[in-house]
Amino acid sequence: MTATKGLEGIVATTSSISSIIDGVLTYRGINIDDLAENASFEEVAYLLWYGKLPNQSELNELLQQLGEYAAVPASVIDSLKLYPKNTNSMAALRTAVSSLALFDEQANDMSQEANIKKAIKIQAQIPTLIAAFARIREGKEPVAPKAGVSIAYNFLYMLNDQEPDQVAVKALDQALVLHADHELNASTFAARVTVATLSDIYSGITSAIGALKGPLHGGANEAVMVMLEEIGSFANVEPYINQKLANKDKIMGFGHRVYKNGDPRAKHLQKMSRELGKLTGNMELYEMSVKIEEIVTGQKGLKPNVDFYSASVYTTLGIPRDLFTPIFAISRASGWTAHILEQYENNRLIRPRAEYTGPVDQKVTPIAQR
Ligand SMILES: CC(=O)SCCNC(=O)CCNC(=O)[C@H](O)C(C)(C)COP(=O)(O)OP(=O)(O)OC[C@H]1O[C@@H](n2cnc3c(N)ncnc32)[C@H](O)[C@@H]1OP(=O)(O)O
Ligand SMILES: O=C([O-])CC(=O)C(=O)O
Repeated sequence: MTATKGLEGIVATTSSISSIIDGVLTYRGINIDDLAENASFEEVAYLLWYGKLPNQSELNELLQQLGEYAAVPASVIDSLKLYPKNTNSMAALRTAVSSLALFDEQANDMSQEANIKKAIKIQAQIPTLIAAFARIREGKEPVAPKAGVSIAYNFLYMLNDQEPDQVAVKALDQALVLHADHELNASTFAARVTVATLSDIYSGITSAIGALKGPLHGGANEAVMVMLEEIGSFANVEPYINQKLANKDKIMGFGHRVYKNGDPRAKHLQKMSRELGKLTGNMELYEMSVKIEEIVTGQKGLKPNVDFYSASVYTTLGIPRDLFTPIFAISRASGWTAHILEQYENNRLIRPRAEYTGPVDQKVTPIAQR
């Protein structure tokens, strides 16, 4: 048995949800470029769950369900108030989502009907949890979700307690479309491994949030912003990045396990970053990002991934840096739950092997002689 480090190139499951073929990303066979321009996040979530785009009445029904489920149990909101003020936002989300299961009578109901209902509920409640957490730590009261509005609208509304700007809603909605699913990425794999033991959907999503949190995966969007803040100005980009590359440090938001010729989602986020910069009259983060790309791609051949330009996009939308990865979770909840439902439909325990590299033929030395 020979191990493949990081399971690179290993095909671990079949899936009909999303594909990456020759650098082209599709959800259910529809190119991400088409979806980014022509579909809302709710249409995409429906597509991932049910395998087809919704017609108007199906979409209306989903919006109605999302509105109905968006409020989270008062006990979960109360428990957010007990978290230490400096709690990591992804740790807070991981704990809060896990606690949702305690208040869902159907948490352990493994019927398909109950599981799809829980998928929609989790999708509806994650934005409410993040917005509530963000307000509570600032000493503010959480804002109840609105019915009949999109997830992007509701999240910004609950976060800021005011009607969001249409441009911001559209940009966030498009970002949610772009992050919704991505084949067998680390967090989706974690979700599938967990539920393949026939554990419940909340356990699967809790595992996934834990995996998304790390800076090699979803946590990279926040790490990109940390880097932009450290750089501080356009003039400092070149010396800073050159120093990082000379030190062989990783540049966050660059590189990808699967895409070697560029992430097809990055161009949409770059465009969004440019347009939002123009609209707000502040192009500095965008221009710094473009310069970083020029240097990193020029010197290392590495291309920006989905996390790189999302940092300047979210900052221009006025979103605090440590909510970037939770926003990724809002979007990816659709993909995670779709993969969990697919795993249940055709389940087999996921249990690979390890190549043993430790000592052999060892004996127990009596404790006094160790
Ligand atoms: C939504 C997402 O999860 S997208 C990914 C988000 N993560 C990041 O942006 C973090 C930065 N990027 C990385 O760490 C990596 O590119 C990963 C984790 C995304 C992919 O990693 P892997 O497929 O394991 O590639 P690996 O880390 O082996 O890199 C291969 C080579 O490229 C280099 N490399 C890869 N990414 C970077 C980077 N961002 N900056 C500098 N060098 C890099 C590695 O140092 C390595 O060089 P070496 O062969 O000289 O040792
Ligand atoms: O697929 C991956 O390895 C990481 C990624 O881009 C994602 O999850 O969107």
